[in-house]
Amino acid sequence: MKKGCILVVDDNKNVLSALRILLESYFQKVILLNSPNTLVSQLNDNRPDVILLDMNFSAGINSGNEGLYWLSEIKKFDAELPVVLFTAYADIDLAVSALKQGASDFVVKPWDNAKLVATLQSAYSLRQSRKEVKQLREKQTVINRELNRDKAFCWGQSETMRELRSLLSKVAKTDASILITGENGTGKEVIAREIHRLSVRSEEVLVTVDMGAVSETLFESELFGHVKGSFTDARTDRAGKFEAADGGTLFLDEIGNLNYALQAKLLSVIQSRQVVRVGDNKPIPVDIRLICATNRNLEQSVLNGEFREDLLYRVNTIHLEVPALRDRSEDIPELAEFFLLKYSGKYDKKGLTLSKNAIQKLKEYAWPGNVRELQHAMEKAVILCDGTELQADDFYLRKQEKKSPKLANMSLEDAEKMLIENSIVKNNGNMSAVAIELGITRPTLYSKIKKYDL
Ligand SMILES: Nc1ncnc2c1ncn2[C@@H]1O[C@H](COP(=O)(O)OP(=O)(O)OP(=O)(O)O)[C@@H](O)[C@H]1O
Repeated sequence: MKKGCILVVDDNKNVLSALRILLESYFQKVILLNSPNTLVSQLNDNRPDVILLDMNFSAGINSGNEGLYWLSEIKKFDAELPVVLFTAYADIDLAVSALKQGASDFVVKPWDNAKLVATLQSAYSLRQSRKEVKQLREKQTVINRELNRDKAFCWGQSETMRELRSLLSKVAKTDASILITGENGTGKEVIAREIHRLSVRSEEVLVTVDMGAVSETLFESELFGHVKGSFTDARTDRAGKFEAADGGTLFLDEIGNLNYALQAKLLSVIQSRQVVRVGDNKPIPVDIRLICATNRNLEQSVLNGEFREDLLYRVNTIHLEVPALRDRSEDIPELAEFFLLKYSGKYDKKGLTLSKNAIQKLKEYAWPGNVRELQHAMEKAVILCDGTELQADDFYLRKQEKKSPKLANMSLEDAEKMLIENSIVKNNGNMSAVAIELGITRPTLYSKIKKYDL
């Protein structure tokens, strides 16, 4: 099938006529120029896919410099456009230097038809592949932006989150490895996305791997890739997550769950910044920024012999600790409004507001599931609410999860009162059970209940 547009520039009319007859059988459009003077305007008007360029145009001048000059003009117009040079035997050294300046190939005159066509066709294929790569990159950039936008981040007003934000703004632009720790649902993954969004790699991809979910047998293949036939299910060559993240950020979630033996393999790749696909022996360099997250205390895991100390030092050049939501209740109103806006838009209830008593209730709750739980509570309340304002009763929060102030900040009496209260709720008002649990007699319990007006 005839494909693409070729532009031929040669001052010899006989050469042009012969090439027209030959090339019209292979290319959809053949443009012939007997002088390069209109070359640039032709590039503009016809957007050829391949150029076949003679090296000499002025009678009596055989230096080839003209060819090099026009080659550089073409490259200025479009650096990706393949240019095949037409040279005489004596010009071969020159042709080699033209290759260094960006020509894709050369053909020696007098030419062999089959060889010339093959060279031009492979230049055309090169052009197509470059176009595809460019389109895919552009598409990827758009997708990355969309993904980043979808996962918007809400910082809140608490001192700890402000400090975290300031630290993050300092480290995001560097390539330093970052370890994010915190309880489940505190926002470790969204913080990793925020770091990526603020980094110089933001136009590239962020690849996430849940280390707890990767099976031991597939670990290497998932992370480092494999070549066809390396194991029963390896039907094609496949890149691993490290290669996929090349140029971007690799986010290893739940790194504390990775088995000890596999930690050594991960460490070796992180140190060498090279992967070897399963079944292959060729190292492939990877340029990644590493972010890891865990809800475990890795220092403790090191002491317990569950986590490699050398790996810990590699991944936590910078350590970010995300506080639990119960320790930053100042953030709750802003987070609640953030999710209200999101879900009132999603469920077509725009204009829905949050009452003061609802905010108060949310602030008093302990949020064991952290921001994730708050997000779900907001979504549910938005779905179920019939009015225009969310009330405290629209939130179904478990009573025993009522927020407990930190013991460290309490007086002895307040602590005692809280323990008795919690025990009464836990034992459904069975005073004998409460007395046994607290290690006091029933009369002592009653006197304390009276004292604290419980
Ligand atoms: N500060 C925040 N702003 C906006 N959304 C947030 C914030 N923190 C958490 N979320 C939302 O809460 C949910 C849980 O967040 P994320 O998955 O990042 O938490 P995590 O700490 O990685 O949890 P896990 O340890 O369970 O994987 C997500 O839907 C996320 O969008």
